[in-house]
Amino acid sequence: MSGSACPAVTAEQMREVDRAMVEDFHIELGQMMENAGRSLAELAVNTFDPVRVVVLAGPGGNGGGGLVAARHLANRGRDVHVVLAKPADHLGEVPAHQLDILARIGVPIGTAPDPPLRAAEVRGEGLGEGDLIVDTLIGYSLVGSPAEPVAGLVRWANGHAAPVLSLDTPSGLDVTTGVAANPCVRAAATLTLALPKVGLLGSPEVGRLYLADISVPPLVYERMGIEIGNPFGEHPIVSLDCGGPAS
Ligand SMILES: NC(=O)C1=CN([C@@H]2O[C@H](COP(=O)(O)OP(=O)(O)OC[C@H]3O[C@@H](n4cnc5c(N)ncnc54)[C@H](O)[C@@H]3O)[C@@H](O)[C@H]2O)[C@H](O)CC1
Ligand SMILES: [K+]
Repeated sequence: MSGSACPAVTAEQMREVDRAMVEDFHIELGQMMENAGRSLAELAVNTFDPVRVVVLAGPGGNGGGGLVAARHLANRGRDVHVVLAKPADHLGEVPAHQLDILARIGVPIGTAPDPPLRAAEVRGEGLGEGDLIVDTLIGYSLVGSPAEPVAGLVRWANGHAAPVLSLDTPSGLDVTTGVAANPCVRAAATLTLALPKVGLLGSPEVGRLYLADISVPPLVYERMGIEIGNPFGEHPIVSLDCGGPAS
């Protein structure tokens, strides 16, 4: 499937998909987040095969997906370290549940430094080492340019030698307009969810673009007048560049 062949949506349309999933079809946020995070871990292993992974997690739904991915990566023998953008009591209810599980299974969890990272830390020291950085700081609910402490984490990720895998969008990229804020994550690959977002297509910050199934029933799209075909007929993660299963 090519990016241009697949229908792309705005943040507003994606929010409507989310609303319909929860309110009309009783598919809970935690179920969608589990699908998102599991696919993120799968893509991380298959594409980057990391030994050590740093997961940068924001307080919202995007960060929740990162926390699920951290659990699956730890279960699969990877050395995972989580860095929260905000203290644990700032997390939404569903991401907080994911964090509680991670704490119980002993995954190391840190919080972004306040005041923000110093220059030496931004050059790739200070937050733990990794062969892969998983960026789940901000998703489609970005407003304006990333503020501290998220901005410091974005600069840290961009200054690190390891590749960055972003969930849904590189943090700092507006999924509707395609405008990259300052700072904005420069991803080696991005796994977006359910449908591509218009702002991701052709954006250099995105890297390789993949799409993951979060179990949206076709009726959700039918009611919105969106024709998506059957992108996940063969595999729950597809590459939007080559059309086959993600490898
Ligand atoms: N159907 C789906 O696609 C699903 C997507 N999921 C994931 O959830 C996010 C959207 O989650 P939401 O809670 O609405 O918000 P975010 O995680 O994107 O971010 C909210 C968080 O970020 C803060 N923030 C916003 N702008 C800034 C800024 N400029 N600087 C600093 N911080 C900022 C804001 O205050 C909030 O705290 C979506 O992208 C998917 O990844 C669901 O997991 C499943 C369904
Ligand atoms: K992100």
